[in-house]
Amino acid sequence: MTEISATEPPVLEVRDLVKDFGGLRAIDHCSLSVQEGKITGLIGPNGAGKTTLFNLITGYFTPDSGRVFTDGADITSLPPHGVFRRGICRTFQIPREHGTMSVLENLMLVPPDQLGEQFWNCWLRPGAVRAQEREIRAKALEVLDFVNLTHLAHEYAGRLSGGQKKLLELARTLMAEPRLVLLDEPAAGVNRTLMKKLSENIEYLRRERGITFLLIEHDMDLVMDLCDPVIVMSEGRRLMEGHPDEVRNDPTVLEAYLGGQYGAA
Ligand SMILES: Nc1ncnc2c1ncn2[C@@H]1O[C@H](COP(=O)(O)OP(=O)(O)OP(=O)(O)O)[C@@H](O)[C@H]1O
Repeated sequence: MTEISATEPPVLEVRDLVKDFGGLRAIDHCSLSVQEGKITGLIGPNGAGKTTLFNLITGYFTPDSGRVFTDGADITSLPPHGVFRRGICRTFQIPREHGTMSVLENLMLVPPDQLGEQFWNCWLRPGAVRAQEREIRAKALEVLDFVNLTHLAHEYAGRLSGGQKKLLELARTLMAEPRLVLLDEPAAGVNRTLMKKLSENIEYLRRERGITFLLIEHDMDLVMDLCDPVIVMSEGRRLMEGHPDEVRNDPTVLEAYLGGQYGAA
């Protein structure tokens, strides 16, 4: 992994974001940053604003004020596909697979600007279209192998189990060769075996490919194992950030987040 100089801007910076829904302030002057090559956990009680923050970062929502930067460049006003082209990919809390397409087709759809999308290319440059399709297919098969879904390549995506759909979501982000992946509750509804696999894959991608992750997760075991640092959100703001052990033992976190559910931990 390349050393990051102290002056290099973070791969993601959220600066003083505000988002209201009617009278409800979901994001309240929230500022945080994500450093390259890390797996940063984003935790907090239900309604803390975690998913709203993802939607603001990825262009699905427009903030009322505040800015979002990647590598120092302002991406606040970019639409979702513009953010995607900057190498920021995301998954959703509820997987958004194309249920009536095969698992393989779901992956092959991801790379943008495919020649075959323009009908004249199919007429005028059929060789180039086929060559690109072969390349994308080979890459999709490689990604499927990585997430252990090869045996389901030709299955309808809608027929996968909840855990398999989560792996497919991760696979879809990998087709885009991302720099930063935002994962929204990757472990929700996933059995322990698949969760272990998912967790190993994420760590491998960080280590070997230098992909940076920001992940929202309620499963504390996964967060404590995988993430460093961990950012805690509460009431639309960043409450604290630290090593998993610091976060686990911080009284304000216990009060805001762990209080009810993990008070005795
Ligand atoms: N589209 C929306 N319209 C109105 N209110 C919304 C919308 N999206 C989120 N909210 C509200 O904003 C607040 C933050 O919600 P958000 O889903 O971001 O929290 P969260 O931390 O992701 O919660 P959870 O852990 O339960 O997923 C909540 O009060 C929620 O009801």
